Amino acid sequence: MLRVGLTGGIASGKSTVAAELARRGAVLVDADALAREVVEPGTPGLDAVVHRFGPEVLDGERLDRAALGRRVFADAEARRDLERIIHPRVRARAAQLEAAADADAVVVHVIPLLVETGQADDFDLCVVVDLEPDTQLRRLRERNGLTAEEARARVEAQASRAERLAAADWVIDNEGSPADLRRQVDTLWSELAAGGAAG
Ligand SMILES: CC(C)(COP(=O)(O)OP(=O)(O)OC[C@H]1O[C@@H](n2cnc3c(N)ncnc32)[C@H](O)[C@@H]1O)[C@@H](O)C(=O)NCCC(=O)NCCS
Ligand SMILES: Nc1ncnc2c1ncn2[C@@H]1O[C@H](COP(=O)(O)OP(=O)(O)OP(=O)(O)O)[C@@H](O)[C@H]1O
Repeated sequence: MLRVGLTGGIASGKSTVAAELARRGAVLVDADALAREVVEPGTPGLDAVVHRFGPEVLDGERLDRAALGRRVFADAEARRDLERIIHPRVRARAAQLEAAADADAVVVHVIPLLVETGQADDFDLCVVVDLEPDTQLRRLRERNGLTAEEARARVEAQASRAERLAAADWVIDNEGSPADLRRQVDTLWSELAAGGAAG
């Protein structure tokens, strides 16, 4: 098994890269998807979130993610409390999924906060999706319909570009077109399929 950690700032293009790797045969373990799964209606994770943040973060029986996002991206202590609830549950599920993969699989863990949570050395290869801050803010605002201030708060809740690049064994530059991105994924996949790049 080859274990790859894939990260990048918010709206850098991680999900796009991950989907391209999956098309080529990688097994994905997506921390954002697991972070949603562990707070599905009726889960102990959702109970813990409501206990900390109150019923105002619920929309019916579901988590109101936009409401919770507004709370935690405006308040670092609230964000840490949420992370303490979500992260251990995500890690447990990720370990289960990895254990179920074939022995010869390329397993790609997509982890937005890989650098922030000190996991860069836990993988055979740490891949960072990189782009200019202006491009990142523009794509984030377009995708999520955020104000400039909201978008900046989300970027500032994360590691800096320099911190992420310092942890990288392999960098994908997502300044260009989607086709350019796919070409870079082809190069990365050739290395992974050959047993992993030097790291
Ligand atoms: C605050 C929440 C409810 C907002 O949900 P929403 O659907 O709007 O966003 P989504 O979950 O798709 O996350 C989008 C992106 O936000 C960034 N982000 C999410 N949580 C955090 C955080 N705690 N710190 C910094 N950036 C974060 C990541 O880049 C992520 O890819 C949600 O992000 C959440 O539960 N966050 C805490 C869990 C966490 O740390 N997740 C990230 C890795 S597991
Ligand atoms: N090369 C590109 N050119 C133009 N738009 C792009 C490119 N790559 C990604 N995007 C767009 O930028 C946005 C962010 O991409 P994506 O969702 O893959 O990022 P992400 O890193 O997974 O985000 P998050 O951290 O929020 O989960 C999306 O709207 C996507 O369609």
